[in-house]
Amino acid sequence: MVKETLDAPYSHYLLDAELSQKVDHRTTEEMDIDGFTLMEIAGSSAAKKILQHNKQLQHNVFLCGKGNNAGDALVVARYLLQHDARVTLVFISGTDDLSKDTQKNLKLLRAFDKKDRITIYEKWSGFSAPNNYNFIIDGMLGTGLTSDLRGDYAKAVGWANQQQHPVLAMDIPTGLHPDSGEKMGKAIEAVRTFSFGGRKQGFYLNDGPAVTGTIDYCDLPFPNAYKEDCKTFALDTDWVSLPSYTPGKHKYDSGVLHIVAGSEGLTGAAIMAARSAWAEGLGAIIIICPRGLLSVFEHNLPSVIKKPVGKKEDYYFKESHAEQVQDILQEKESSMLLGPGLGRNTDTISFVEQLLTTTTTDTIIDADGLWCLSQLEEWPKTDQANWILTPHPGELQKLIKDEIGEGHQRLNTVRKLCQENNTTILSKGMPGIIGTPSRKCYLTNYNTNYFARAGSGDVLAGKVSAFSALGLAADESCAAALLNGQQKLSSLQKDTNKIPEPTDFI
Ligand SMILES: NC(=O)C1=CN([C@@H]2O[C@H](COP(=O)(O)OP(=O)(O)OC[C@H]3O[C@@H](n4cnc5c(N)ncnc54)[C@H](OP(=O)(O)O)[C@@H]3O)[C@@H](O)[C@H]2O)[C@@H](O)CC1
Ligand SMILES: [K+]
Repeated sequence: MVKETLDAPYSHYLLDAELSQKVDHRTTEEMDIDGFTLMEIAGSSAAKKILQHNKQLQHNVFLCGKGNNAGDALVVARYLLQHDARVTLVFISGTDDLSKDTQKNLKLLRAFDKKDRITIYEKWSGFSAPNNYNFIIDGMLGTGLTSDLRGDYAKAVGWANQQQHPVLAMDIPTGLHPDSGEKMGKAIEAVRTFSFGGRKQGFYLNDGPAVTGTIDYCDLPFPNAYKEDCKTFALDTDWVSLPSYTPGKHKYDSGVLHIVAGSEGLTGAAIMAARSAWAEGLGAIIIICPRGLLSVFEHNLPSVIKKPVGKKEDYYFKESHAEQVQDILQEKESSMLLGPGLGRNTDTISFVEQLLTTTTTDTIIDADGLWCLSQLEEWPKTDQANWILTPHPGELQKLIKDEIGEGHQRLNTVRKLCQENNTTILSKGMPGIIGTPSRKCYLTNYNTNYFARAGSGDVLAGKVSAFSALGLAADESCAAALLNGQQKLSSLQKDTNKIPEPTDFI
């Protein structure tokens, strides 16, 4: 079993609709905390955050459905009313069929209105927006969304998105699927989303990042144990500690990385990966290459040790080189990066198969290494070998020999592939996804599209490999590499408007 060490704090658990409902249900049933109380905590914490940032609220428009999501919005309305703001409520499905707690909150809100400051519309068609107002509060639909937006809900969402006024969403922007992050027909484009009792997985997938705006996590008294089934987590620098550089006594005490790479005309990838790994303070990097390419690496990587295999006229790896490579790997405890610029010769595929069949070294497989793997009937993985695969979406598709689709489907694919093959995968794309053998997945929480440039993959593979060689577990190595990129990106964006280049991430 691959060692896993990432341990997300509960605030970073990403819930899907089923788990949200389950946690809610268990809390009300087993803890005897009723739904009305949970609604009060949810709505009041959102209201306090709104008031904290906006002292001068005069008038707000509340778009309400008929479920508990509307109840949250009505609690917010009560707090804003108490601060002398006017309130316009629009009930898209009328008020006859409101959920019990939402009905109660409407009654309570009315009881607070001593100055006739509430206007209520019982259906969408009669609604006319006030002249001046601050926010649109979206309390139409939350985790109860079951299908594409129907009738007036779609109209209300379309209207809200056309207004200049910012939209604040209760729990989830209406229309965004909490699990997949897909727009169900349409979705509210919020500037802020107040997420109750747990952020939702869909915020980070597909359309999610474009419509949730800033996410405000509002805690609810859900016992942590009820969330234990969660398998998706947000990856953040605030809980993953990046390794700090500690020099060893000897070069071979400070992390050794073997890079098995190169074929004629394809040496650049290995050079980028080696430079990227070297920057993390490894004791030694050893490039294993076909002997014909030795001079290229001698010229470009003076600090790196080279161990050529085969004959002078070999410019790509052949099956016959596998034994020699295996002997070199056994000389030092190390991690191995297999793949950059290997090329796609038939003989190289056999080399990769042969090497992987025999090695027990922790192995990071990237680029052409992944392509070779995708050409094999079965993955030649030994039980003792820890693998990290770092595919971009095209490579992932080749590996599973099927379509992978966007974010949510990709997440499901990665989860399944990791479990079935007892391997760790860093799936590149937006978001970056780390999959582990236990089915746990970690999603990046920043714009990874900046990495979609040629050369970035080599830099990332270099980082993952360096952290693995420094002794981090497979999942931690991937997390550290992705967060290392995030840190470099944010310091670059602070200093300049320049579009980041792959070398900026070294
Ligand atoms: N979980 C928690 O811990 C807590 C949850 N809280 C809050 O409760 C929210 C969940 O509430 P919920 O279950 O009442 O569902 P909700 O989203 O309000 O909507 C249900 C209604 O939507 C309708 N509907 C569905 N699809 C539709 C469509 N496509 N187009 C149009 N209509 C559609 C459906 O109608 P039906 O199909 O039944 O006619 C049904 O009546 C949650 O997100 C959070 O805000 C907090 O108060 C405190 C703690
Ligand atoms: K909502």
